[in-house]
Amino acid sequence: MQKESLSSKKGILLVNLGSPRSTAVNDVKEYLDEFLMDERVIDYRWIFRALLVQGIILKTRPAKSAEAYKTVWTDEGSPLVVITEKIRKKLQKIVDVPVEIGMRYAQPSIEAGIQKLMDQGVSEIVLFPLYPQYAMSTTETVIEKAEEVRKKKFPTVKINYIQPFYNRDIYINCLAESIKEKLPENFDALQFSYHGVPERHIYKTDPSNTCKIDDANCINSNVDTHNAYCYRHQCYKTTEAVIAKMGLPKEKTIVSFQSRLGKDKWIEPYTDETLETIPKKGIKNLAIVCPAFVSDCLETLEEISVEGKEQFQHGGGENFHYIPCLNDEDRWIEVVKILCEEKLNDFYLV
Ligand SMILES: C=CC1=C(C)c2cc3[nH]c(cc4nc(cc5[nH]c(cc1n2)c(C)c5CCC(=O)O)C(CCC(=O)O)=C4C)c(C)c3C=C
Ligand SMILES: [Fe+2]
Ligand SMILES: [Fe+2]
Repeated sequence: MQKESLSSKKGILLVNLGSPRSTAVNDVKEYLDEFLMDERVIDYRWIFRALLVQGIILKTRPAKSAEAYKTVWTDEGSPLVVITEKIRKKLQKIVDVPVEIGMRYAQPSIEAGIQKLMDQGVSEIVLFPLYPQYAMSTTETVIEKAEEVRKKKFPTVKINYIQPFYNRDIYINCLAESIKEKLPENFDALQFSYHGVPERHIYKTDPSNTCKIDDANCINSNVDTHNAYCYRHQCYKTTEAVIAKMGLPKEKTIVSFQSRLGKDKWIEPYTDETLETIPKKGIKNLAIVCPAFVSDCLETLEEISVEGKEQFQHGGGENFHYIPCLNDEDRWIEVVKILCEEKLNDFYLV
């Protein structure tokens, strides 16, 4: 067994969320259909999900989202896909195994990424879901999809999954340094805006059944099984660790959750409401960062940098400073390399 593992060829698959093929309304519609019909994103029974997504959301949202995508689209394509490819290229230069990318939704798919690795003789894959925090709608759906594809199309391939890394010192140090470098000289507060999820998802994925979405039974919980699966806990812990590293007082920071969809209750406080209200509390100069995303995308470049700025200024804010994601910064590529190498070495332990 040991000998077989040592002689097998290994490779890395970086997985991100994915974007529409183009900004054409039909392409955005096809993308949203695949994304929102995922039972780990809209977790209603199929018939109710189909009624909501295909009967309501897809009637109007594609046109609106297409307009938003047009404002961030580059000559090379969607920022999220372009940046993921840049990460791949830089990583490929410093590791000696093949590296490919795959998107959970749309193209290039996870299947296409695995196929490319197989074409290079790879039979053991380290799959890296590019999400620092665990969520049913991100990490879990990536693993489910990859396992489905593996069983159906590549039954001989072994896949080792990299776990959420929100609490790893190497990541926290990297994020803290990156933020510190980009902070303006004067700011009244640093806001950490994470992608939101419905509250129901938090309860649903808590194996310990102890989360009460509060300080004592969520943020400060010491129940390991809760902490390993609670997105909200992990977001607050990311913030705590980063500000401790930066030496920034808690009073100078804000945590909020963005991008909610539909009528369900999502985890609070909401970013858009926070941006409108904080100027009245004296925060006129704001720096904002989005650590649920490792690469800039529609949700950071449009929703925060453009819409968020408008909301803040509408509320009376003066200076709004968006801090970009880690993207393809060298220090982040080093972290990706270390996390991948840990898992590549795991294959030898089988
Ligand atoms: C980073 C973590 C993410 C979580 C958690 C997440 C949950 C989640 N998202 C939706 C609905 C939408 N999200 C959309 C875009 C989008 N979401 C993430 C990441 C997370 N989503 C990213 C990186 C992006 C950007 C993609 C890009 O192409 O740049 C969209 C599409 C855009 C739009 O129409 O607004 C939707 C819709 C739900 C419902 C959900 C949790 C249940
Ligand atoms: Fe999302
Ligand atoms: Fe929790």
